[in-house]
Amino acid sequence: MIQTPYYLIDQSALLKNLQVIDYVRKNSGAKLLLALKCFATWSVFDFMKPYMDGTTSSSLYEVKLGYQKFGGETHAYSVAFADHEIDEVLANSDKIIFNSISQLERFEAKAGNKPKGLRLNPGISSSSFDLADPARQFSRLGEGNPERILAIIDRLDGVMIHNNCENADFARFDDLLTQVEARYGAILHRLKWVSLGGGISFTKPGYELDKFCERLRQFAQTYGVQVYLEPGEATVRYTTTLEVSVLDTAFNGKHLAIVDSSTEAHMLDLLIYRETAPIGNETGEHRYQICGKTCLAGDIFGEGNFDVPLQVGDRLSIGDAGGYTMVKKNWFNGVNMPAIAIKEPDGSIRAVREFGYDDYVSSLS
Ligand SMILES: Cc1ncc(COP(=O)(O)O)c(C=O)c1O
Ligand SMILES: NCCCCNCC[C@H](N)C(=O)O
Repeated sequence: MIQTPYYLIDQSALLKNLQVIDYVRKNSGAKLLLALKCFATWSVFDFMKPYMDGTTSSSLYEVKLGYQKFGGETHAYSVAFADHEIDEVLANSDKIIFNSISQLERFEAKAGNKPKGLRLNPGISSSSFDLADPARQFSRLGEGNPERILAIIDRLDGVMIHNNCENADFARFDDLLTQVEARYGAILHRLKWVSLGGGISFTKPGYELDKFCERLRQFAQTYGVQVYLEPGEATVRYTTTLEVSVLDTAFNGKHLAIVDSSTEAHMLDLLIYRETAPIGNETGEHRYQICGKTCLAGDIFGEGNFDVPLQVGDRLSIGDAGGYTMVKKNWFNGVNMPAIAIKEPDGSIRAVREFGYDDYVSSLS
């Protein structure tokens, strides 16, 4: 048995999302790129490749990883490229997308004939979180002024617009896109491609998939562009668990179970977005708060119901641990990093990466 804690990627669950992704690309004509900022566990890239067109990135290291380990089309984007990175970024990408006109002007000569894009910030978005709202006040994420973009349009092949965050409502997506078309139509008509970013929860059960595909197809036809999507969370939602063991139990008005992991170190988004993870089952009579083992008072994964009282040594699964977890894990409190394991479609489980004290030491000096 693999020592806890470990992230467990269930390939059968991943396949369900990948099949939806494949459906969207076949029925919309869009190309779908994995957003590596969300999920970059390259051991499953071979499994994913047949269903996706490539990767998109937010840094030199992500673009290199995508180019070397995933292949297909590799989009390079960064909020700001550095002078010392740009040659390697260009050598490891098929397109480069700049966040600002000043970055375009700084690097376009070096980029030569490489297709170039600009991030467009339409100033409208769908996000329940100010922290993750690309159109928040004073946002640095992209250029919004249509006149400024039209002035350099001949130097662009495409634009990237990422203005959705966990948007599961097709009507809202449609409405935002319509507003983008109204304001930026003259720009869109001059481009070869448009990436509509990530943050669209189209793999969630019940999403209006056929309307979504039709809307993408219609958009592509209207402007004569190749549409791209950059799903991160939609690719890996509900595919992965964080497997943990109970180290101690207590009662302080609530039943508590302390486990051998930590939100801050292993599922950081729970803290920064003040969310809780799916835990336990719906019918169990024994309710517990599942807590991490760091010194942070609020290191709490959430609450869940269990069929029997929890005991030291029990193994628990913390749900939905695929997106923005493995890419964000850290060594806070010196808690060992979760190993990474893959559950094959035949049910067998293999560990593909384990961490230990030497990794902790080598992350510092
Ligand atoms: C430009 C861009 N593309 C794609 C994504 C992926 O978003 P999600 O994981 O919500 O699909 C993000 C998230 O930050 C992004 O900024
Ligand atoms: N579950 C809480 C919100 C998560 C936000 N996901 C990532 C945000 C995204 N990368 C973005 O910044 O647009």
